[in-house]
Amino acid sequence: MNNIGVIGAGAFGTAMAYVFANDGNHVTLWGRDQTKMDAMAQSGVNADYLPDLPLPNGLLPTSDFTRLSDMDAILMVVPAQQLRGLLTQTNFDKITCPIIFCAKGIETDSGKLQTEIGAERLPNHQLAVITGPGFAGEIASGKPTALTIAADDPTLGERLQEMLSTPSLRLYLSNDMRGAQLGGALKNVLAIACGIVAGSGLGQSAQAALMTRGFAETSRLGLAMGAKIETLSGLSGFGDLVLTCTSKQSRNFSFGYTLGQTGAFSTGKTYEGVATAKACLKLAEQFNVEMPIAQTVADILDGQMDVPSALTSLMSRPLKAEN
Ligand SMILES: NC(=O)C1=CN([C@@H]2O[C@H](COP(=O)(O)OP(=O)(O)OC[C@H]3O[C@@H](n4cnc5c(N)ncnc54)[C@H](O)[C@@H]3O)[C@@H](O)[C@H]2O)C=CC1
Ligand SMILES: O=C(CO)COP(=O)(O)O
Repeated sequence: MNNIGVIGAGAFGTAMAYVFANDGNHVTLWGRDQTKMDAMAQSGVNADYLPDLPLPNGLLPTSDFTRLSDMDAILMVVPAQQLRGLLTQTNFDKITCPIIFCAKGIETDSGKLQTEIGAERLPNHQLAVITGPGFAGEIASGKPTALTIAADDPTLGERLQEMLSTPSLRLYLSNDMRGAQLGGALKNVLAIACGIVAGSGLGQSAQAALMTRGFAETSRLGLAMGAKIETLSGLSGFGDLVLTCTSKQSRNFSFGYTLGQTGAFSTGKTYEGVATAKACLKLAEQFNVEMPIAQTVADILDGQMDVPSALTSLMSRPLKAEN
């Protein structure tokens, strides 16, 4: 039995809290909204995100940050663009355990990954990453899921893998935090692209082409940034790309689908690919890598291109070799 903390009481933070509590751990789920966290503790359910699943025994919802001071590990599960603000405004002095970053996005202004922001703001903490193919609702209800746990320090990685794997959640170990985060962030941009294609009724052949060429784009940037190809083609990269680019359960795919079908930009949910598309362009420029699909998604989101001209532009690029 371990004490596990989760920062961020949205869909994914709550889902991970369920899994660990169901495995017999003591889990403290911290959310910033006191009214909502009190309501969650009283009603025994997260009404906003998982209304049909009662909180398991051993899961304590709280808005009191000091309750996180005696944990064996803490998962950080707030949207990628919110991380820096949270780390800047919150006092982590009493927290000494490893922190595991779970958001799938790249900071727009800086082009930084979550662990890079973490290392800047929390230079004395041990950092790791959990990422890979898994929808919150399925994970919370105990459906079998395999994710990647990545840590630069292999001893830390092994300890966390052992601590956080459960009968329904199988964690595969990696020492490539950079590759794991890049794959998880870039697939959200590609999911928007695939959603647009599906919503526009362009067919599954086009969707398969986008996924494949999108993976080539991810690999180009990843390798230029020092990621390992085994990571990019593993659960955190290729695996999550397959899941997110083919399922309407994905918010990013659904965002693209609505855009392709109606021309409207959905709002109100966490669509990480929207901000990450812009961040990709910064990294593409910095590492001198071609990313035509990310560029097209960013142009559409910026209103610089409509969907039909974006598709024409992608199809009329100069003919080239596949690799
Ligand atoms: N939902 C899913 O199936 C999965 C989501 N993820 C990733 O997890 C991250 C979070 O996603 P979700 O939980 O689904 O999003 P969500 O929109 O359901 O929840 C986000 C939560 O973060 C909180 N939050 C936002 N800004 C905050 C701040 N400054 N301080 C404290 N709390 C703050 C919100 O109040 C909300 O409770 C995203 O990067 C997503 O890509 C990863 C795997 C699966
Ligand atoms: O990352 C996810 C599944 O692995 C969830 O994707 P969405 O954020 O698009 O819903």
